[in-house]
Amino acid sequence: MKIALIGYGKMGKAIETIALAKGHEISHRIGSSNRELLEKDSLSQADVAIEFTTPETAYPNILKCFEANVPVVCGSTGWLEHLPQIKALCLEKHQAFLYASNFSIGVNIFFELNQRLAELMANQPQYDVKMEEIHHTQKKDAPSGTAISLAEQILAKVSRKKSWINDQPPAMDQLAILSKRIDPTPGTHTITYTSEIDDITITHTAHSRQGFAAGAVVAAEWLQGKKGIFTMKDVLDL
Ligand SMILES: NC(=O)C1=CN([C@@H]2O[C@H](COP(=O)(O)OP(=O)(O)OC[C@H]3O[C@@H](n4cnc5c(N)ncnc54)[C@H](OP(=O)(O)O)[C@@H]3O)[C@@H](O)[C@H]2O)C=CC1
Ligand SMILES: O=C(O)C1=N[C@H](C(=O)O)C[C@H](O)C1
Repeated sequence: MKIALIGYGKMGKAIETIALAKGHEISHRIGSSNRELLEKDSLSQADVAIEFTTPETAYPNILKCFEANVPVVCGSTGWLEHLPQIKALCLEKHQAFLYASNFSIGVNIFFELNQRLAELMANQPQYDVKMEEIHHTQKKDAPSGTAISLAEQILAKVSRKKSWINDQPPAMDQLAILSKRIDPTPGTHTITYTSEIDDITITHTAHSRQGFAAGAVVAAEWLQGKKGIFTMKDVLDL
């Protein structure tokens, strides 16, 4: 597969190592200084684009992939206000788009655990719930995309929580998300249910970026020949 890496930072480089080891070719390494490679004439040479850039650049980069008719796997976080528009355009233009706030198998299993625990807690009002996420200090967005996914899953099941709030004192009906930035943490997410009697805590700790990168390459392989909107749940058949 010819892979266009849109974003050649920490994640772009980790993805390159895994893709090359699996026999793929890197056709493009695109950063902020060579954005002309996003134009249709160049980008259309790739079989798939893997986009890990910034909250500000993800949306225009995905549009460039649609214009070039190239399937796109997107891992950038912090841009989800544009997701409904991207989904509509993807369907209208018959493109292929796969987004995940977290590509690691472990976090995707953790998502399933989080939903089950939230279901069990739905009728146990004696438990309050809060979340903590820890990442490296270069991270631009807070809370993390993964924390937002986890929070949305809890809000969908635990009706006594109506919204999430980041790094501020929560009201009774708000799910508190505390964001910490400590180097070199690749990504740690903890959910704690607390009652007067006991606590239940679940934690996912990434040891490196390898799981995110390997998952993005598997997603790009899986997306070949498909049209439509997908997530990592589709890839892993969870
Ligand atoms: N979904 C997941 O599993 C994961 C998601 N992420 C997310 O991925 C994103 C990238 O993370 P990370 O690699 O650590 O960040 P880095 O800061 O290390 O890399 C970002 C890259 O984006 C490039 N870039 C910036 N602006 C543009 C642009 N306009 N067009 C093309 N490239 C651009 C930068 O290039 P230059 O240096 O030339 O400016 C840089 O190489 C973040 O949003 C992060 O939250 C991270 C890990 C896992
Ligand atoms: O920026 C990161 O590093 C990470 N970002 C993703 C997120 O925002 O959830 C995934 C992972 O936690 C690492």
